[in-house]
Amino acid sequence: MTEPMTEPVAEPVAEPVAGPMIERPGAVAPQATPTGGSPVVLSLTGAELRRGERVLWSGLDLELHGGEFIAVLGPNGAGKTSLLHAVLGQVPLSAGTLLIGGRPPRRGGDLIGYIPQQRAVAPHTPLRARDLVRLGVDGHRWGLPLGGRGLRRRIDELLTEVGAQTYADMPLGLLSGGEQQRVRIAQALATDPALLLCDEPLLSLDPHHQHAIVDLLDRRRRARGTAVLFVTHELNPVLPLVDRVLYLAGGRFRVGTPDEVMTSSVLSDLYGGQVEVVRAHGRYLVAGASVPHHLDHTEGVPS
Ligand SMILES: Nc1ncnc2c1ncn2[C@@H]1O[C@H](COP(=O)(O)OP(=O)(O)OP(=O)(O)O)[C@@H](O)[C@H]1O
Repeated sequence: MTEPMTEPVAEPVAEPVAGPMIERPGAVAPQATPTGGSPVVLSLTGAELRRGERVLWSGLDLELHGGEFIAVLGPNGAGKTSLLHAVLGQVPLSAGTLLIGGRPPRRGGDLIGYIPQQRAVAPHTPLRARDLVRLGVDGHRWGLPLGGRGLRRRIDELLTEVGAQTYADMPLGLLSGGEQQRVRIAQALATDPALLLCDEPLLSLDPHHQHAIVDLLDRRRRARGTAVLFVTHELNPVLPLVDRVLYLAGGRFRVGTPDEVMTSSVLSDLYGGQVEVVRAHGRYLVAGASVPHHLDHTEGVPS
């Protein structure tokens, strides 16, 4: 078993409390939290995930509170997407516990909104943007789907929220990557989830729309208490929202505020080689031979 060689920077978290199930977004069942106030939406205790022979991460203790925004960083293959799959109940932990609103994860349901990593859409799919969002609104329900004017209004609201209303009736295959991404975000928000899992949702978006989506997520978490677990290779575009960073690398991890984790010593330790981190003009610049080229928050600094 691979032990994390670096300890989480954050304070040790309390034992997960088996509290009542979250019933509706925005009305998260209250649970005592170490920070007080907002409820614990997601808790991982001693969590380990294996893929085949490989331990992606182990000994992971993490609590995500209502309204909190955690950025998940790390190189390719570190296990960021796998973490989201574990939270979705698609992959079981190999050790430890994972609770959502005090309950084990289960597939389906409307507590979690998921923006998956971008995938190509079949060019001739008849599915329109509004159909995809509709699946988010009533796709998880048993029995007859919702119908009528209320449903149409809800879908229009969601499409408007992400700035996708002008192509609501276009087949998805005809939309650009960025346009498709905005529709996926609308779909993920459809149930007004208590927990939003985002897998590199800003990919393919131009700076204007990146900004609009970051703004939207910020408003959501403030107004509705939505907790956000946000996988990204680029920290800077979301930095104003980030409460804590979970940095996964080489089977190890660090958790803490951006200033605690994004330091030369922490990243050098995680990567096992010299990494320089500079904070300038409200951005983190990371450089070092050990840092893979894809690590886009090296923007502006040659590695
Ligand atoms: N279904 C699976 N079976 C076996 N191994 C898998 C499976 N899915 C993923 N893996 C492996 O788990 C590792 C972590 O994959 P994951 O997609 O979680 O990484 P990531 O950090 O999200 O990477 P990236 O930044 O490239 O998206 C990879 O080595 C991958 O090959």
